[in-house]
Amino acid sequence: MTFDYDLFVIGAGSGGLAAAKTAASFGARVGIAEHEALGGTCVNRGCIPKKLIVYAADFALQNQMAHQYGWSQCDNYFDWTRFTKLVDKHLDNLNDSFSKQLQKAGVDLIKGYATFIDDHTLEVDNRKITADKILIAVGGRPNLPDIPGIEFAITSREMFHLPYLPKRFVVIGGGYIGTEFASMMNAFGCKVTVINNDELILSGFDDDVRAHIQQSLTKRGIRFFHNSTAKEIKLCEDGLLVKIKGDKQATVAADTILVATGRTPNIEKLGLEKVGIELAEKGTIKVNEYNCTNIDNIYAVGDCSGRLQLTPVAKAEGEAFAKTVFGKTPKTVNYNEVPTAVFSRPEGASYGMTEQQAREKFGDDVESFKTEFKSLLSQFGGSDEKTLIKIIVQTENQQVLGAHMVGEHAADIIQSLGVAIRKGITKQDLVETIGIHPTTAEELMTL
Ligand SMILES: Cc1cc2nc3c(=O)[nH]c(=O)nc-3n(C[C@H](O)[C@H](O)[C@H](O)COP(=O)(O)OP(=O)(O)OC[C@H]3O[C@@H](n4cnc5c(N)ncnc54)[C@H](O)[C@@H]3O)c2cc1C
Ligand SMILES: NC(=O)c1ccc[n+]([C@@H]2O[C@H](COP(=O)([O-])OP(=O)(O)OC[C@H]3O[C@@H](n4cnc5c(N)ncnc54)[C@H](O)[C@@H]3O)[C@@H](O)[C@H]2O)c1
Repeated sequence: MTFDYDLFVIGAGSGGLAAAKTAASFGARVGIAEHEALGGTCVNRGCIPKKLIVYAADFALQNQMAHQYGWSQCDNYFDWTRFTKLVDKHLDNLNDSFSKQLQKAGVDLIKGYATFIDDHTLEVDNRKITADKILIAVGGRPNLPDIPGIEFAITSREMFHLPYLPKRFVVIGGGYIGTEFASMMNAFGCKVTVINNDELILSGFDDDVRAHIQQSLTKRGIRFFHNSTAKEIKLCEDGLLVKIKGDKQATVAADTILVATGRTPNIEKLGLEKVGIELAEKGTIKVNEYNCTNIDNIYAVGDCSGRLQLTPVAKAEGEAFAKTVFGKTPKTVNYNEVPTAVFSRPEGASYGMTEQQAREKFGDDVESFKTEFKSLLSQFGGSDEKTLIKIIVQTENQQVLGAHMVGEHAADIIQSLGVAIRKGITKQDLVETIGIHPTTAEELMTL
């Protein structure tokens, strides 16, 4: 049987674009469907606009310490509306560049929402399309917990289009998104409250990183309700009221409430039941290590397939799929080798095992080395916030198993260190490496 395409990809986000371009580079005839802007969550309502807001908020923080560096009072008016228009313009340019990249790669873009008709046929924009292989890369969207009045809350998607900065900002959920937006809004001068159903924010990170960031954000003025959730949200004359249940009972007033309690895959309307695709327990698409579903010509990558919900992971899965299926080089993704960062202020970043994971695997054969110190910037800037650097080492062979950091440039430092750890360096290798002075990273060599 002949098909319209060798590969048809549903969703032009990080995973889908990487897979489509890589498969086309091996000579496959590729089509891709997208019903929103090209680039998906990361480009349009995730990593990129988020990081631009982080940069905008950094000016506010630098402004606060500028006078200690000899600056006179600086103008501190921030025009949020002007800024978000500039961000939108930048994103339009990125969308255009994705369109050009697809054209250059010879991938057909079909604008519209794709649904399954059978295991080789899709419908997109009232058009039937057949393909030998189909890749599902549909990403996810925010969860909405079952809280009365949740309709008054917004999600990360709407955060990028707020008409103005709120004065009182409440976040439900202390994960990546909740922590990052809490930090940004605090820097802009909003009164911020975080409600999280755990003792510490940022589950999954090393406990020292979690505690350090939570303490730093508390010192910066963010109020935390831990082991708590929102019981009810009500609209009142003065804005919104959130009733909190948990360790402490309280009612907090807000202008904007962000709900960031995890994400759910975009699969309800895909018609997966028509082809009998199996789901995993948490409702994501079940795949094997080669990204194949239980139907042998249908694959899934990225957030909808329930591994790590990060852009570089979605890209790596998309490329691994294309190399395996069209490049004839079987390739898998090693989920233990994924660096990650939370772009709060202070910033946190990690590579490899947390202390807890290392102790679960190696028992007593584990040592952790930790330093907390005031960076030169904050010493001179008058802040008492400390930088944290921690490495986890297997005692027997001194191999570094993980590295964790909170402080300036943590993400960039851990990204580079990850290369060395992946290659199996020992603690001695770190100690013998000559540092660059004066930097924060040189402290790694003194642990
Ligand atoms: C606020 C926020 C900040 C983030 N920050 C970071 C960060 O700093 N670093 C990081 O690594 N990760 C970050 N992430 C996570 C990252 O954005 C995702 O892991 C990544 O985008 C997943 O890529 P994907 O290809 O799986 O899905 P997506 O990027 O979501 O792409 C899926 C695409 O499929 C389309 N689609 C869905 N259904 C259909 C259909 N039936 N037909 C046609 N098209 C369809 C969607 O419109 C979408 O464009 C962030 C996420 C959020 C929400
Ligand atoms: N810097 C980055 O790389 C980055 C940034 C943003 C998002 N992301 C990705 O997007 C994913 C989704 O982010 P997220 O922050 O929505 O999810 P998350 O899984 O990171 O965090 C959700 C948080 O909400 C809490 N929670 C859950 N239900 C709750 C409730 N009813 N009341 C109070 N707290 C509740 C959880 O304990 C957890 O701390 C992340 O897991 C991450 O993979 C990455």
